[in-house]
Amino acid sequence: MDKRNQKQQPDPSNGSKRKREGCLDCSDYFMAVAVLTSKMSEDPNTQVGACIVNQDNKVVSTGHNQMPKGGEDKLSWARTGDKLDTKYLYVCHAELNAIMNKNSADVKGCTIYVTLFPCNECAKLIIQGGIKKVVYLSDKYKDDVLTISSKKMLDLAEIPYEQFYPKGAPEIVININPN
Ligand SMILES: Nc1ccn([C@H]2C[C@H](O)[C@@H](COP(=O)(O)O)O2)c(=O)n1
Ligand SMILES: [Zn+2]
Repeated sequence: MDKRNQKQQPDPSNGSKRKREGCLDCSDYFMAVAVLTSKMSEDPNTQVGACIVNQDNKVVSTGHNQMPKGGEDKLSWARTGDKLDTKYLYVCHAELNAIMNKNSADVKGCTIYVTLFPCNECAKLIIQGGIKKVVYLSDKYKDDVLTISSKKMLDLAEIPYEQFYPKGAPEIVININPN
């Protein structure tokens, strides 16, 4: 085609093969998905989100801490009092929900991005499910036996866990206003 008389279109890439400035890094995106997912939690004290990513860097699942089906409006989010009346015996952790929600056959070889270090029960699911890496944001219960035993099991299973640090800006603003 003769291009001599064609109008020059502005080229935003400027011929550059470099990433667009401000382009979201993959791991920042995955942790941001986990954080966004945590916003779905009804727990008034701690909202947890998880995002499971496969070896092709595709999100296969997300989950947040929520009461099991049927108990959503009936079970309490209390932290203290008679143990049977607190949330702890009932709440389904974000990691459990993410593993159960997967849109793939399994989670073998996947990485889980989670906003809080997995507890011992979630560590069991992570290990037995074949997840190969844990990336976490907060370790606020690091001195709790649940976290210590979780790390012990992950170490025995040789599953690395690393704290997340953003590669780009630590704050991502999402505007869902249509105007
Ligand atoms: N890795 C984790 C750890 C905890 N959760 C959930 C369970 C509760 O809803 C909440 C913790 O409550 P808190 O004792 O901080 O009032 O977080 C989870 O989903 N995943
Ligand atoms: Zn857990």
